[in-house]
Amino acid sequence: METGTISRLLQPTKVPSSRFTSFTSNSSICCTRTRLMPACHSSHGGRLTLKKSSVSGGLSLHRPLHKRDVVGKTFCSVGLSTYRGSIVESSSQTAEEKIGVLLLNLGGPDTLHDVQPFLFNLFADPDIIRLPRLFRFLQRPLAQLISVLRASKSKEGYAAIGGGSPLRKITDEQASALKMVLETKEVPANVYIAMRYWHPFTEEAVHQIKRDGITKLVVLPLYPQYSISTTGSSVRALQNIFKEDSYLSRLPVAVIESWYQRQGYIKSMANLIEQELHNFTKPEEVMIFFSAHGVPVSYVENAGDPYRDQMEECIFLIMKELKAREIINDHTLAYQSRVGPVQWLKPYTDEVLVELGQKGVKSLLAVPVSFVSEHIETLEEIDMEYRELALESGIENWGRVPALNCTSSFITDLADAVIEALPSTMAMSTSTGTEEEVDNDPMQYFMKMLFGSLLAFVFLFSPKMVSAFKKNIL
Ligand SMILES: C=CC1=C(C)c2cc3[nH]c(cc4nc(cc5[nH]c(cc1n2)c(C)c5CCC(=O)O)C(CCC(=O)O)=C4C)c(C)c3C=C
Ligand SMILES: [Fe+2]
Repeated sequence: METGTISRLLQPTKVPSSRFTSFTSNSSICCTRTRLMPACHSSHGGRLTLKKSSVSGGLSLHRPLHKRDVVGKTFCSVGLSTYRGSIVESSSQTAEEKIGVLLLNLGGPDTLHDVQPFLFNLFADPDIIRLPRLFRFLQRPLAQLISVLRASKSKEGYAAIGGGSPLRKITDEQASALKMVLETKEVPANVYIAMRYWHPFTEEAVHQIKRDGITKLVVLPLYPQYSISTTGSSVRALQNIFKEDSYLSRLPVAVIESWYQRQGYIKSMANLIEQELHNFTKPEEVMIFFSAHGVPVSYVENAGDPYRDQMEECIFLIMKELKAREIINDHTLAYQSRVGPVQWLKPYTDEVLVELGQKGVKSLLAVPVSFVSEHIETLEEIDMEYRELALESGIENWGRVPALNCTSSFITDLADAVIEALPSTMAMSTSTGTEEEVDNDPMQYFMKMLFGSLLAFVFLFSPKMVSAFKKNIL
């Protein structure tokens, strides 16, 4: 879908920058603007293809930047900033311009008590469980059912990592660090956090942005690669709030859709891998095992999710960077964390680990690549479940690259991405007719309910669903 309101600003330098766009209420960001660009080797088959990709945006600021970097590996203290909840405020902004940066993240349960309501919010998202239109009215009852069924398995996972998700704390620390770096680059900004499924929710962040009178907003999802289920969903939630509000719909906004191709990010990942390889006795014999969060295949093959392409390109760029450092280890990419009875992106992490063990791979370094903070899938699924599986399968030496969290080169690169996006901020356009308007027709609504209920009955008692319950993958 062509939005028509997006500024297309080609990056003049050789450095690949983030992909960003202005904000429109009636558009989905995913794959809206495509052009053919020379793509890279896939990480699996080494094929060379031409692939569709969003237009790369990016600008350098007219004002020269101070290249001063902050010393030390991490930025996990608040430092110069004053900190209240999930907002890091700046004291040195001018009356005319107040820049805001809104970090989008998934959110996670703070306590075991929060797990089921958190899961409800997740499964109630039409970008996570994509029901056909006719079934949409079933979204919430289905979310209630699945969240209750899934809660005990999820709780076990969260209990094993200390009784809750570390995401809020780490995202708060990243926000503080980002604010500090922006200040050192003379771009004072307030940094806000909008979690999709748990506190602080998008509404809370937006409320604060309004109260603070922000005049320019850069939206930065904390997902390097774009997926309908992550960045897409968060941006959609934001658009729904913005289009209802006259102040927000006039606010100049730029959305950084994806930033996996940025040099700062790629180099930061390569640094972590290089450091971790040194912990092995024979670093050159280690298999570098990238493990990304999966999505259902239908997202990629039917809905046009660029997630798999971006993931493969990202792995290619990291390996290219390592090669430039004369690190030429074997590598592979697999997908983890599947949920429910549908096909997810393959190969699956657990199956590949067993195969590698059987093939005689003895040393393996796991690299979580779809998310930049430690979370349940690194701390429990990789560090506990996959590690145990790998060791049982014959792998003798296991390592895992830590998540980027507040690594200084990474936060500095995020700050650069924000600065590059600032000149392309643009107010959102007004919305056209929405799907909800269709629901106002009582006859159409009745028909939808009738057919939907019948189909739902068939769906819920289908052999696939029954077997999913039995196999405990829900
Ligand atoms: C790029 C990252 C992620 C993608 C893509 C993604 C898609 C996706 N996830 C689910 C289902 C669940 N995700 C859960 C937690 C969770 N997922 C991500 C990241 C991605 N999800 C994060 C960062 C977290 C939070 C982790 C934390 O520390 O709290 C959960 C709950 C945990 C569990 O029970 O396993 C579920 C369920 C789907 C269905 C999906 C794509 C459609
Ligand atoms: Fe997930």
